[in-house]
Amino acid sequence: MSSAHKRILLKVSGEALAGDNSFGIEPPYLQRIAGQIADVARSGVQVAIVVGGGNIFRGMAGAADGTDRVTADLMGMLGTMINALALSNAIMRQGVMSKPFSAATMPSVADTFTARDAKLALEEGFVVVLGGGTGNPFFTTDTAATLRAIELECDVVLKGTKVDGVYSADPMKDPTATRYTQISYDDVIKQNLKVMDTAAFALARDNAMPIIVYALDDKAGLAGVLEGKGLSTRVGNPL
Ligand SMILES: Nc1ncnc2c1ncn2[C@@H]1O[C@H](COP(=O)(O)OP(=O)(O)O)[C@@H](O)[C@H]1O
Ligand SMILES: O=c1ccn([C@@H]2O[C@H](COP(=O)(O)OP(=O)(O)O)[C@@H](O)[C@H]2O)c(=O)[nH]1
Repeated sequence: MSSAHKRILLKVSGEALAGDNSFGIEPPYLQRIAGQIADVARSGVQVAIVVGGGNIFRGMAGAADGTDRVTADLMGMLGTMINALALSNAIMRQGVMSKPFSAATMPSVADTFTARDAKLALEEGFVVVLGGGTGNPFFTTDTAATLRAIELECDVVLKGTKVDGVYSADPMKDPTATRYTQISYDDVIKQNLKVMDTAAFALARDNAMPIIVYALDDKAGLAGVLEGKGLSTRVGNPL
């Protein structure tokens, strides 16, 4: 593979693991994503992953039912840990070494995340799967993805999602929305484009971390998207 990338951070949303359902983990989708990640890792690219948890529990929805937001977000973060264990194990089953880390301390479940240990694992050839988001309530796993990419000195954040890039409006709601191939941090924030939250875009901007938004079901796969094939949007400073 001719990818120019040495170390990438992939954000996998919880919904991506749920496949056609809105809840839980669908084994074929989990295996497909793990297969794509394993292909890229085998080509020599170091891969860190931040997993979402919307398929298990979403803090906002829990809080709406009366649970206080901090508790609901803790439940959401635990949900991301379930996905992290499942994805890390699925990558191992593809024959590639993988290690889960947790933002919260739970020693019998996974190593606690530190940038130093995660970097060492990446250098040893492990795909690291980071659960627990940022470890703080009121944040999202999109912000965690950007934060960890900066901490781990990744070249780029890949946001794998249901849509094939950033559009002028939510393409799920507005069929006339058009896709950008490249957009600046300021424009994405000013136009309030919601594919990631503003905190994630602002953190990326302040640290010049580029973000590529692409569809996890793109035929080119993760390896192809890294080579510039398939459809995507690059959010960042002009090249
Ligand atoms: N301007 C936009 N461009 C692209 N997607 C957008 C935009 N505004 C909102 N979205 C929505 O953002 C979603 C991607 O975010 P993601 O974090 O993967 O999903 P969720 O918010 O359901 O967890 C897309 O499925 C899309 O419907
Ligand atoms: O740093 C974080 C990351 C996540 N969460 C909680 O975990 C849930 C699942 O994360 P997210 O919604 O980002 O998952 P995704 O949409 O990617 O599946 C969120 O709703 C929050 O409740 C949190 O509190 N802090």
